[in-house]
Formats: sequence, structure tokens, C-alpha cells
Amino acid sequence: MTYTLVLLRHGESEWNAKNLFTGWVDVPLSEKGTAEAIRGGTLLTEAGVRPDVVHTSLLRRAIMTANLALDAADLHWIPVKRSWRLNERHYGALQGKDKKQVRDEFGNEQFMLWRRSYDVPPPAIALGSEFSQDAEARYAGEPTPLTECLKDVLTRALPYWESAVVPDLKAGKTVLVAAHGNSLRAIIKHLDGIDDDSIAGLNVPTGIPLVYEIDENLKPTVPGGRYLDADAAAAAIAAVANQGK
Ligand SMILES: O=C(O)[C@@H](CO)OP(=O)(O)O
Repeated sequence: MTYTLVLLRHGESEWNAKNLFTGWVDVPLSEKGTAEAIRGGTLLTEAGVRPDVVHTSLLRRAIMTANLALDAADLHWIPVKRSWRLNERHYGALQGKDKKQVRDEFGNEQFMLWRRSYDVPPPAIALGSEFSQDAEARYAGEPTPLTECLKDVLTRALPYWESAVVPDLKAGKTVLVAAHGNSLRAIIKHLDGIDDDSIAGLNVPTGIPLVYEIDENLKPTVPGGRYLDADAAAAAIAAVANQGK
């Protein structure tokens, strides 16, 4: 018995296109990102992968990607569950800043520590500042972070994984998780048992479904899963890794 899990990073956002740190800022998909999301749905259909349920973050780039992909797959009607726990990593005071400028100002080592280290968060964002989410209604009653490292993301994503995603998998459902580069990196780290140092080298491309077959012990039968368009994924992964250069 295996379970099927599909991880889908949102299509390119307007801020991805401008090379800005985004985090919890709720930016829309770019035109290219919209096309990527639709193609993601077509790839699912072509591969015969039919999600029964979708989980998304509370950010429109993931929500719209799920809607567009599922519509393209004629599965726009499946149940949806949403949680802030699937949100992108909160990028703290870097939210809204140009990646290249940050790299030039602080140097590549500090830039990469903030961007890809497991446990070094960027400086906290100021409460009430332009790109802070501390006053947003959608997070009322939740502990809104002021910055996060990947470890923090894993700590807040895991309870949702265990309480919402795993029960759907164990019920035999094909589960689609439409989320973000870093919330998906956290889930992949957990699933594939990637160590704290090696996770720095893992990047997730926009809009290309990553399919995992998972055994009863929730271990992937093929480590790393398989991208439905492996060639496009390889090129897009390199582009994400090189952002800021
Ligand atoms: O800005 C962000 O929120 C993320 C994802 O786009 O960027 P990075 O890949 O640099 O972690």
C-alpha cells in the first residue's frame, strides 16, 4: 500500500519576477506564474495524477495556483483546506527588499545564511511596518511571526502535516499541497530525512508538480519524489538557486 502526495510550489509571483524577498507579503501571480499554474494542472492530467483533496497556505499565490491547476485538471471541485502553517517562511526585515541589493550590502555569506541556512533567521520585522502582517485579520488569534528560519517553519508546519495532511494520506486520498518554496523545503526535509546542512542546497521550482509515493511508515519509496517535467524542473531549480546573483 502506498500513498500519493503531490507538492506544488506556486507559479512565479510578481515579486519573484522583481527578485524581492516576499515571505508573508500577499503578492499576486505574474502572468508567467499564471501560465505555470495552468500547466501544472495539465501535467497532473497527463500523468494521470488526480488529487482528491488540496491543502493550501493563506497566501493568494498558493491559493490561485491551486485553483488554476485544479481547474485545468477539471478538479476545481475537490475539497480544500487552508492553514497559515503552510505559508512561506516569514522573511522578517528582508520582506520587500531586493535580493541582489541585500547580497551586495551584506555579502554573499550573510545573504546565504539568511536565505538558506537551517537555523539563522533574518532580523525581525518592525511591528506595524509596511510589510509586517501583525495586524492582518486572517491571522487573528494566531502567533504571527516577526521572522523565521527554516527550522521555525518546520516547527509550525509539522503539527499541520501530522493533524491534517497525514490523516488524508492514510485515508487513501491523493493529496495536493499547494504552498511555497520554503514551506515545501521544510516538508521535504522531514519526508526525505535531509540533514540540517544538506537542506541548504535544496531548491523548489515554481509550478511543477512533485509527486511522492509514500509507504505506510510515511517514507518516500523514491527519495526526492519525481517532478512531472524533470527537464523544466532542473532548469528552474538552477534559476532559484542563483537568485540574487
Ligand atoms: O522571497 C521569498 O519569500 C522566497 C521564495 O520566493 O525566496 P527565497 O527563494 O530566496 O527563499
